[in-house]
Amino acid sequence: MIRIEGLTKSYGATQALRGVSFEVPRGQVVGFLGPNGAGKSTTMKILAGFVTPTSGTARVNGIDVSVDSVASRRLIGYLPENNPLYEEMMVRDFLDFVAEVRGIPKGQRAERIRHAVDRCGLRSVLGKDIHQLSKGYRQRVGLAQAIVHDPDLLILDEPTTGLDPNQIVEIRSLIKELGKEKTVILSTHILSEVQSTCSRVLIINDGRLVADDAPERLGEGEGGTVTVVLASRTGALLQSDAVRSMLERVAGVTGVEPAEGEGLGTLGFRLRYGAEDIRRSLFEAAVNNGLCLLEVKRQHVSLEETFRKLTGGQGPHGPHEPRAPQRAA
Ligand SMILES: Nc1ncnc2c1ncn2[C@@H]1O[C@H](COP(=O)(O)OP(=O)(O)OP(=O)(O)O)[C@@H](O)[C@H]1O
Repeated sequence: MIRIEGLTKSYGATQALRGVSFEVPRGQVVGFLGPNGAGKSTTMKILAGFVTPTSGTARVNGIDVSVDSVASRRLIGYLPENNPLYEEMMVRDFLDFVAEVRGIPKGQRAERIRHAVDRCGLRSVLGKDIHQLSKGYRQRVGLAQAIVHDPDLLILDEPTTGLDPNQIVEIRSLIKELGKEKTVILSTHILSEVQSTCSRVLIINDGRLVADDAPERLGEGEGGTVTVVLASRTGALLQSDAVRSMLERVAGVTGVEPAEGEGLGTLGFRLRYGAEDIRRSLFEAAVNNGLCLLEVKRQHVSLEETFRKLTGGQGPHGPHEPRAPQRAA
């Protein structure tokens, strides 16, 4: 559905994109993640045919968007950042206007608008002026205008920014529903949005693509932590230092720190590991040392940590976001 090759874009001296390439097959819901100024909106604007690249190509269904933007725009529904709408228009009139501009034949307009209105849950506000609507409803109007011509591809630039938590949940589930029929590429600062909505995540930093994977696989191979609770198999009193040094010798363990136990006669530790899964050697070491494992809980490196690592330690909102305390290596 999308094929982007070697895309670069300069705004004067600012190089917004430095050679971005990726493909998106039909039917995928892709999250585009990156700190402020990474190049997300620029990529989306190029794809939507509103900005021309300095070099490289963006194709939608084989159509080069810079060569034939009229044809490519028919295939695309675009919700720009900040969702610009005609405030003084009634929702009904606005959608009618968009349908006309989109070139939907007069005989089909009512049916296409009805479909978009039902899909986006707008029936109750059709007679209201847009400026009277809540942010959540305005976003629904933005989505309705994006789907009114039944495009194959939806490009949504930060569709949940500025919404309250209830509205976020509503818009996310609407996007998920739309994603069942359409290819969707959405940009966001919200990491959990990617995890809950997208089957694939692209991370962009400083105009370059730095990751491309399923959200749940991104942290894989980077290690994480295993929290364990241990007890003696014989009832003997456990010596914390001795158990700790035994754990430090388990193959693949890169660090050990104390954690909560489960009461008398138990000890808890948090083990850090790298690429290797340590659970088998951990089990063997426990058995060989007369210990039983009451609890073993593994946690991969989170998407947030992976994001920080790939974007040079910046939070998803950019370099000015307060940073989480760095964990000891
Ligand atoms: N019209 C423009 N003129 C000059 N510079 C621009 C223009 N649009 C974007 N830029 C610059 O290009 C770079 C990439 O901007 P872009 O808006 O694509 O990033 P983004 O990842 O969408 O950021 P954000 O999350 O803040 O929306 C930034 O340095 C930005 O300042």
